Amino acid sequence: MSAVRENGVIVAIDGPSGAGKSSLTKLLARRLGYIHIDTGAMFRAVALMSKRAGIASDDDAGLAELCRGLEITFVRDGENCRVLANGEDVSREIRSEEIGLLTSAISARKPVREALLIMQRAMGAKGGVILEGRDIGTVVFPDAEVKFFLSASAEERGRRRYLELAARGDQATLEETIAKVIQRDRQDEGREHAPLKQAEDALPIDSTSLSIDQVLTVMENAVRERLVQGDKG
Ligand SMILES: Nc1ncnc2c1ncn2[C@@H]1O[C@H](COP(=O)(O)OP(=O)(O)OP(=O)(O)O)[C@@H](O)[C@H]1O
Ligand SMILES: Nc1ccn([C@H]2C[C@H](O)[C@@H](COP(=O)(O)O)O2)c(=O)n1
Repeated sequence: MSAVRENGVIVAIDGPSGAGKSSLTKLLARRLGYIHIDTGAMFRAVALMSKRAGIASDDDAGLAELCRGLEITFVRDGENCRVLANGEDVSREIRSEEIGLLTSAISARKPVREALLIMQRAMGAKGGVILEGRDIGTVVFPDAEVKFFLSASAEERGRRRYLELAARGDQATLEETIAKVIQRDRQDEGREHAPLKQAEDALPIDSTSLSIDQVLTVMENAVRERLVQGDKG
């Protein structure tokens, strides 16, 4: 097994919507002193900018042009990470339900995936990073040293999301929220380019009846084990 990269290993965390990728990536990155790259936020930034520019979600030429002129960066803000699109902080705006739906359509387009693939590889190449998304272990970094596929039942993911929305004062019902989770799964798994799927060499983790802390322990142990192997490689 080869030695690790300049700044450490690359950790890929893929899985369906609401599985806990962002929560776990944030905690694991803090434990390891690694950089957290939320690739979903990058697709969301493209969706937001396309909406502002009036580019239709199936206008591949327009989307390609948009991506050519778009710089996406992450900046640390205490415990959190802010997303900048051409220098503008869009962290809050990209989290709306409307942008979420648009992102699902935009992220299926080839020119968008190609442009973000280049950015994501440049961000992660030196290692010491955790990238979360749908295609990190299969397409972005198929050679990542550690890969997780984090899932949970659609009902449990819907329930978790529902509690999160209710805490924010959102009026959505549990049934609606579960239905949206299932719809997002279908779109992400069924698209032609880089669909959501488990990499063959990923460690699957079903968090349906595991706490966040339990999942974190499994992940941290797996990465530390790999780091020890890498030092000997
Ligand atoms: N193991 C767990 N037990 C209980 N709640 C959890 C667990 N994992 C995640 N959660 C909660 O589920 C919700 C969704 O988690 P999170 O946003 O991390 O998922 P995600 O996979 O990043 O979703 P998306 O891909 O849609 O952004 C959050 O409220 C989080 O606190
Ligand atoms: N590597 C990725 C990351 C995200 N997407 C798509 C799939 C989602 O519908 C959308 C938003 O992601 P989220 O912020 O909810 O994780 O972006 C993708 O296709 N590939």
